[in-house]
Amino acid sequence: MSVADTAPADAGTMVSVRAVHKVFGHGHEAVHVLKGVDLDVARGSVTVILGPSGSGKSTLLRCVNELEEITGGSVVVDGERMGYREDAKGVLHRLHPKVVARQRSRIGMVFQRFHLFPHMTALENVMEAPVQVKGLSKREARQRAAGLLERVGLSDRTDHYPSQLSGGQQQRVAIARALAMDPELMLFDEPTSALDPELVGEVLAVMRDLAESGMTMIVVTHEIGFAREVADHVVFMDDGVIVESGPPGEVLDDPQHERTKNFLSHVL
Ligand SMILES: Nc1ncnc2c1ncn2[C@@H]1O[C@H](COP(=O)(O)OP(=O)(O)OP(=O)(O)O)[C@@H](O)[C@H]1O
Repeated sequence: MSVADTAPADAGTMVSVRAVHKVFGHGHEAVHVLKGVDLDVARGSVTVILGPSGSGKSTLLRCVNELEEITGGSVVVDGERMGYREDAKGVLHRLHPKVVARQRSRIGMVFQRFHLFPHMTALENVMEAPVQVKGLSKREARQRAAGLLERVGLSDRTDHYPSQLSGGQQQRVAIARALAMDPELMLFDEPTSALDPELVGEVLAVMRDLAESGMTMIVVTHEIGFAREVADHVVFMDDGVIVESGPPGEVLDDPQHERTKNFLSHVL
């Protein structure tokens, strides 16, 4: 393994995205979605990604955790290159799916739609991956799941099935389920977009607590208030590139690019 595969360039950096390209399809059908994205995320920080529909935000998150294979560039998470190994001659080799699965298990992801198992209770949903993937005993997993459901304010709902829970409660179960794998990094893809407006706050509150506990987070959201209060870093994406990034006070209150100004004038 070369140095580039393993050595943390900077111990304070959790995610390092370099010149990432993503093309879907081939030939005339090819869609170039990410066009050279660079992004650094510091350990323990919160990065909010804003941008119009179709700008590539979801694709970027999916490339960070290897749900999508990148077409070019590199993604390094906690000092480890995702998906590939570079040999001594600089040639890249795809890692074995088992290794990729292990890499992915360090990253929790929360989607717009919660995808809970409908036939399992909240507790069973949160226990599932630690038992199946991490090999925890049911007793340990149950204890961990109960603790996490308490953390997201659902101790009184552990035996409820998803259909008996509100959208906000289901999303909080989904967050607990992601946390059950003990991730080093959490990715959120529009976690409140599918919720009734009155349920958005309870999910954002859980995310704020998580940020305060020191979790490294990348959040795609249109919740500007959350970005302003919780983000350390705000990134504005458009047409597959990062147009502008910086602290929320700069990007949200004093954007430098026309495209950012235009976007914000529609969402603020
Ligand atoms: N599997 C795929 N095959 C082909 N094109 C895709 C695929 N996934 C995404 N795209 C295209 O990539 C572009 C960016 O999509 P993406 O979902 O990343 O954008 P987004 O900024 O997250 O948008 P939204 O806010 O609407 O979710 C879109 O034009 C989309 O159609």
